[in-house]
Amino acid sequence: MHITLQKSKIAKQSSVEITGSKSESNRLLLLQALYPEFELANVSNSDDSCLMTDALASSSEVVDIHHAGTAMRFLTAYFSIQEGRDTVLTGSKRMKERPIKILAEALQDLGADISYVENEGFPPIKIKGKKLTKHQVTLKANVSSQYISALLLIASKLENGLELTLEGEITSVPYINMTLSLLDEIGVESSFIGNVITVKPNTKQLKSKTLTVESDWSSASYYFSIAALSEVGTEITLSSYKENSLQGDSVLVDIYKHFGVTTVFNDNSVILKKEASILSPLKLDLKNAPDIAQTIAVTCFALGISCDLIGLHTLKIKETDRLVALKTEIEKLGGTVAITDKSLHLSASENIKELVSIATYNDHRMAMAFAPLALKTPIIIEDAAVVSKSYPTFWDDLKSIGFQIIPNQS
Ligand SMILES: O=C(O)C1=C[C@@H](OP(=O)(O)O)[C@@H](O)[C@H](O)C1
Ligand SMILES: C=C(OP(=O)(O)O)C(=O)O
Repeated sequence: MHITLQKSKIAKQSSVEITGSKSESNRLLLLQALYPEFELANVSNSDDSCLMTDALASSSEVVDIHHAGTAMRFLTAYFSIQEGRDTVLTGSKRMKERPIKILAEALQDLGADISYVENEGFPPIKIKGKKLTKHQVTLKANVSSQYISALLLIASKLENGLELTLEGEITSVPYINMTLSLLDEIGVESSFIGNVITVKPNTKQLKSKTLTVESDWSSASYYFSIAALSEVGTEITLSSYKENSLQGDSVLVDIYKHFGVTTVFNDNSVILKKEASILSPLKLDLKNAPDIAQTIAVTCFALGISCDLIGLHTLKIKETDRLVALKTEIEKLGGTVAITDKSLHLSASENIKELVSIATYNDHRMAMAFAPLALKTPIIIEDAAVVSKSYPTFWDDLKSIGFQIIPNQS
């Protein structure tokens, strides 16, 4: 269903509770399947985490993870070590275009039995679960960190652990560190020195405990954007967050200072405050925080400032080609965008066209990134339900802080 966001103004003070991080949840769900001694709290209610939970509980031969990239990559590793079990791992039409070869080859090098059902290098894949006996492998690290995290998550269950050598420039590093930190929290030892990651094997039962997932910082990004576009003095409180986050997207706190948004940590919440600021062009390398690129590009467009975003090489293989999608939709609104395979340049512009219908390309972040524009002009968001991939209550939460949202008739 398409929705219209009327020109809206949010309350001077508001608060929103955001569901647990999708990235942390998907890691911890897999670790819990390997180590049932853990309890989890504040697990994400996103479609992707529900799909991950269901896939881990399923005993059927075909497991369909729809659009969930991390689930696809993590489960490829997980099913590879389920001895005696055959699984076909498949997904949506887009998932069948998202490459898996680098991970599949690394697992094959470790001894896994993985074959392609349709196109070489892409899902669906057939996995014959078996004991993996090798422990040293080298992998290209500049395409997706999800391949690396997938291997690290199963590493402690390999008889000799894992020694992973990373080749090329390492992308999305905070996600790798998140995986290692979570391993550390459950008691699995690892090291990351230079381009080599080592994980020790573990055969013993780990100390049982409850692991609480911090709320999702990528979801928080839309409120940073809303704060940036709001009147001076506006405050938005988000929970539950901590100052020392495992999530790289918490870099939002620094980035949004540029737009006059200051962040105060208070118990388990963050308060975003819009302060007076002088706007200037923005230059950023987002190789460590690719999921907030869309939010930032739209904030700059709404504020009429130019930006140069680099380090965007992973955006082409996400839910859609996010570089092309951003250019197409911002230009519909009257902006000017130039893209390469790894960067985006937005020119400064003054006017935003009214009631433009934004296509979302099965990409939750397209819908959520463009929504804050309703603070400037009425806008239509197509296939609005797409947000459930990471943030099912997004539209209800926007309504609760003052957005006026009406479903379209068709
Ligand atoms: O490990 C993770 O949880 C993720 C890693 C990132 O992917 P890439 O490493 O492919 O950039 C990120 O974009 C994705 O949303 C979640
Ligand atoms: C890229 C994303 O997810 P995934 O790769 O897990 O589909 C995302 O949530 O922005």
